[in-house]
Amino acid sequence: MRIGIPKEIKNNENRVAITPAGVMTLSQAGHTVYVESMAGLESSFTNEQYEEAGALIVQTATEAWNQDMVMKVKEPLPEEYTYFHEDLILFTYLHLAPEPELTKALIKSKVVAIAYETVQLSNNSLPLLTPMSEVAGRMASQIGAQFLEKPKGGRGILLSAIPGVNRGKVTIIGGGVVGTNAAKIAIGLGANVTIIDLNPERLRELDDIFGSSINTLMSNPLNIARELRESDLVIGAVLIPGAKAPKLVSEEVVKTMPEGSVIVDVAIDQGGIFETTDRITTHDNPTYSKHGVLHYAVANMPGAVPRTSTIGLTNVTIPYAVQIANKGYKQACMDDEALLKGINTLNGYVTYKAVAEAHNLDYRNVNDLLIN
Ligand SMILES: NC(=O)C1=CN([C@@H]2O[C@H](COP(=O)(O)OP(=O)(O)OC[C@H]3O[C@@H](n4cnc5c(N)ncnc54)[C@H](O)[C@@H]3O)[C@@H](O)[C@H]2O)C=CC1
Ligand SMILES: CC(=O)C(=O)O
Repeated sequence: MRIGIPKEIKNNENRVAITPAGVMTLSQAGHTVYVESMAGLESSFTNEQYEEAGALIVQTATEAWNQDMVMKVKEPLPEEYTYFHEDLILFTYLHLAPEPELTKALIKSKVVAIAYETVQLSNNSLPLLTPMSEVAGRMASQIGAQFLEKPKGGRGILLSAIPGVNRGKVTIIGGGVVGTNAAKIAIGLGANVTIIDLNPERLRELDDIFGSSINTLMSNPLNIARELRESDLVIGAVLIPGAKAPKLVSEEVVKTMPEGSVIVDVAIDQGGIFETTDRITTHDNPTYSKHGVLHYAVANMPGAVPRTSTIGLTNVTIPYAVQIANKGYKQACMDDEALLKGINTLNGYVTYKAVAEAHNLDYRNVNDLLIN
């Protein structure tokens, strides 16, 4: 199979979809990998390293896109929709529920769109989302701590405090991978940490992991409102796979938060869980203030730590890419239930129910389309 790796074009998206090690694995399996010139540079991978591993370097995005399968990191931007063509296999993060235009463009061009974030194992875990959620979770507490500093616009709180002064209060809504990793760093920074989740079993697991270093709370509007009134930093970390994020924090509740407190809405890639995270921000201009609360809503947080993130991401994506390249997407998906769940669009239809519901589009069962 011919596999293209375009350079990412989103603001400060410094990751790349393959490392030289991934190129070598695919080349040794008999496939040809076309890497756009300089695609890996921000992750410290040079054209020469890719060539030594067996890649062909191409000078233009058009050449990288004009292959059987394209591997990317982030969802295509409108200027990339022109590269879509029938039966192109697109393997990348897509987050289609908040992206009606992208969804329509994929359907129109009959792209086989396999979303990293909906590949799901039988234990419900999301193997291609997990490493980036680990990165974003850990970053969320670091970033929140920075923006709490007065010169950055925050209320001037040191999360660890010092003896004789109250610790900073961090509330994390959603106790999955992002939430757990955010908690690890917030505890390390010395904050007073509360995790709110809807799943009682998950709250028990978190209690077992962190013991008395955290408080756990059931997710309901009353608990959220009470905690946020006194929080210095609130991290949004909820996910319903494939679906638009539920708006769990109303504008009225945000208004009650302390002046200069900080929201880091990691779930912004699925639309965000705060009524007030109504826009996506960028690494260039990461925050805005609303009701005196600083909002951070960057949808590609791991792009800021590309060396760690590119290696972490490709560690998990390459084995699936090898299956797709070796067997073709149909057989690979029929052989692997987890990968099958990754198909979001096929033959001009939406094949992921939560995405079809988000856009009021016709839904087709992927199995019916695969056997025809
Ligand atoms: N902005 C960025 O750069 C990045 C964003 N993300 C996003 O972060 C979000 C979280 O991802 P993960 O932690 O991997 O998901 P996860 O599936 O591991 O965890 C989600 C948690 O939310 C909980 N939950 C569901 N409904 C809830 C409710 N009503 N109230 C409270 N908790 C609820 C679930 O029980 C689960 O524990 C996703 O939207 C993901 O795409 C991930 C990586 C990077
Ligand atoms: C998960 C995701 O969208 C990211 O890592 O950018």
